[in-house]
Amino acid sequence: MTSVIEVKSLRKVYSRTNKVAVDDVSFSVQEGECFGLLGPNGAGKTTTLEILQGLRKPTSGEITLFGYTWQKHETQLRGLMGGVMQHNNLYDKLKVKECVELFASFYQNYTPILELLERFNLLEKKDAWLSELSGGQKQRVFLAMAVVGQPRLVFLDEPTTGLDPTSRQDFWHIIKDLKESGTCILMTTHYMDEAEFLCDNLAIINSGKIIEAGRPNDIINRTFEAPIIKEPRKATLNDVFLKLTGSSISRESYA
Ligand SMILES: Nc1ncnc2c1ncn2[C@@H]1O[C@H](COP(=O)(O)OP(=O)(O)OP(=O)(O)O)[C@@H](O)[C@H]1O
Repeated sequence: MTSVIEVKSLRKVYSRTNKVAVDDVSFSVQEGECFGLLGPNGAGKTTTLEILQGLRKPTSGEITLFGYTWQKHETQLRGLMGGVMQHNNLYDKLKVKECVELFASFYQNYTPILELLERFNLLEKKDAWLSELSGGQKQRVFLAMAVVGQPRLVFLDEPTTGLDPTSRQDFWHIIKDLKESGTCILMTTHYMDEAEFLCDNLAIINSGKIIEAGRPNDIINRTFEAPIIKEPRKATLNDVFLKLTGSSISRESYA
């Protein structure tokens, strides 16, 4: 397998506060993989993601993406990756279709906008202002913006935070489809079930350092030393919610 991302001894110190946000972090992500960065608040996940996206400069360390570096190959890299910084209101003054068109304009090739909106069940909302959408609908618009340019690598920062269980599961299936179409994904999440469901490999960061990394099952087995014997799956609160709200992964649940 070819490495899409190689990170070696990455370090970020925010100069104004002298805060060491990322401390000697190294990992690699392979072609077609979904890689998760997990960790508590303030662990350094977003900082790492922003550096990889070329939005922040590292203090030291080496990063290659598809064998390219930000210093030498910014234009090539912008065309290969997609991602939207989600926790802002920058796009609230645009309509859904305009948001996706804006991002399409950054790429040479892109998926026809209406086709993409239909795939993400946003067609009916195409003329809605972003500020008028629910959290789940907004997240789907952000994902559409991230993937419209058919990038080979997509960055997702806490893509399902704040979504109800149904919308989260809907979102997971969209991400799975994306992965199955060959797109490499680097995501952060606070949800362990999400990481287990979506991520082939992950790194757990604490105070800027990677404290554990590998495949989810290997990490579980290592952490509890003896392999866990799989029992028949018991229902969870999540299942109860889905049953009581009557929502399977249905189209109505998007509306
Ligand atoms: N612009 C900044 N200037 C100074 N310090 C910052 C800046 N951005 C983040 N930090 C600090 O760097 C550390 C890592 O922050 P970061 O946002 O990367 O963590 P995170 O793992 O994404 O957290 P969360 O899960 O809460 O989103 C935190 O201590 C944070 O306060």
